[in-house]
Amino acid sequence: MDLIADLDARGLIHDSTDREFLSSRLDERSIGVYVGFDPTADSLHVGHLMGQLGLRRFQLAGHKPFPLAGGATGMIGDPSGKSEERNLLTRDELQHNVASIKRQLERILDFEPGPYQATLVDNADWTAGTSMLDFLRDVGKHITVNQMMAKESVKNRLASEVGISYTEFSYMLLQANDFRQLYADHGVELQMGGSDQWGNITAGIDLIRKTAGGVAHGLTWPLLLKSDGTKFGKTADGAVWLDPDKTSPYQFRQFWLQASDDAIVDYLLRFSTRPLDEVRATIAEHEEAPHQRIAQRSLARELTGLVHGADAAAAADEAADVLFGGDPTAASEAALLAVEREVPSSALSADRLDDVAEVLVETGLAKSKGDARRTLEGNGFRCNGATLSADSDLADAPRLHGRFLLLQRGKKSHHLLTVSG
Ligand SMILES: N[C@@H](Cc1ccc(O)cc1)C(=O)O
Repeated sequence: MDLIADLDARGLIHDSTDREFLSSRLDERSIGVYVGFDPTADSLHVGHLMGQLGLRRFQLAGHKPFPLAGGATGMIGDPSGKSEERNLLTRDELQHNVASIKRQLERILDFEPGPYQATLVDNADWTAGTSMLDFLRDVGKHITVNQMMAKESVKNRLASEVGISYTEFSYMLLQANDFRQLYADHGVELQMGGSDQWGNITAGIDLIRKTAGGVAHGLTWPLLLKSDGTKFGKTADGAVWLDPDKTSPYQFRQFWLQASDDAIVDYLLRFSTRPLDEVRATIAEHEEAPHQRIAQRSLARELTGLVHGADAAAAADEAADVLFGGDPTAASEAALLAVEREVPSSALSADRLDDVAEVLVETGLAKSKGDARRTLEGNGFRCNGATLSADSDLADAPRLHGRFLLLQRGKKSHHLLTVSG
């Protein structure tokens, strides 16, 4: 199956320029393809994964990906899909954000020298130094305001009370110029994006045709919505970030693991970069026993591995196992460190372990010593998986990896104690 048919079968095509022509181009030779990412925050989030994975699909199929960091466009803000004018970021914020997202764009794709090597570009490199007059003569002159006003994103804002500033209105020209620049400098022929990018992408295609007489292509994927119509990738705690300091690899894994059965088949098709027949086999297996969450597990493992590395993904799997009833004594040190990030934890010196009820109160697992004793009698506490009794001495409990005791009340409340001395 060719790449375009593969994308189509996964539900990844919303709009595209002539599909057959594009297919034949991709078939003939290796092309350059780009997706742009604006530095609106100091991390990308799961929504951006679609673009990164899109580039990865093209790279795996033998094409050259160009992830673009919007050092210039981030100074303006894309009005596409936004009902209100954005606040401008300060230069300091931008600098910080661009540096952070560049580090993230350097993952997931292969940057090793080779025929399909990925190249990270930043549109500030060709935009920041261009004068207003040159820009208006070289770019603005080729695109009519009539065309710009006909684009969905602009039309929506023109029809609304808030309107659109001249600054945001110009955004499309910057993105069009990026495409032209990448076409000229690197032979990039295809730009991809979410469906809200169609207007910006086609503006670039027009600009390339008018100024270079060249033929370029565009492709968008449908933006993901949750079944309740809300934005994909937002949880009650906010966005699911790719930065492990903002969303831990464990939380990232849990996000996919908790996907509903209605949504997971769609997610697996759209996010997995495994071959389609393998993905379909996983789906078939999943549908036989949805309660086993085979599809969720498979996608969680793949994506956590891609974004955070195989070791962090394995540790997150193990940590989940421990927190959902698995044997903590078998857990690796990395898994317990992952657990430590997710549950309350504290440090205690070994000479303070002998009064078990007191330790339980100090860790917050028991409300009072009376509560601790009563719950101990009802076998309600465990240490490293073994039930505690009122006369247990925690000093005797074997410490995991020389220092950890995983205390637990009932099924859900945990506390990780790091014992010193
Ligand atoms: N406009 C894109 C980002 C982008 C920036 C520059 C480009 O050349 C391409 C894409 C977005 O908001 O998601």
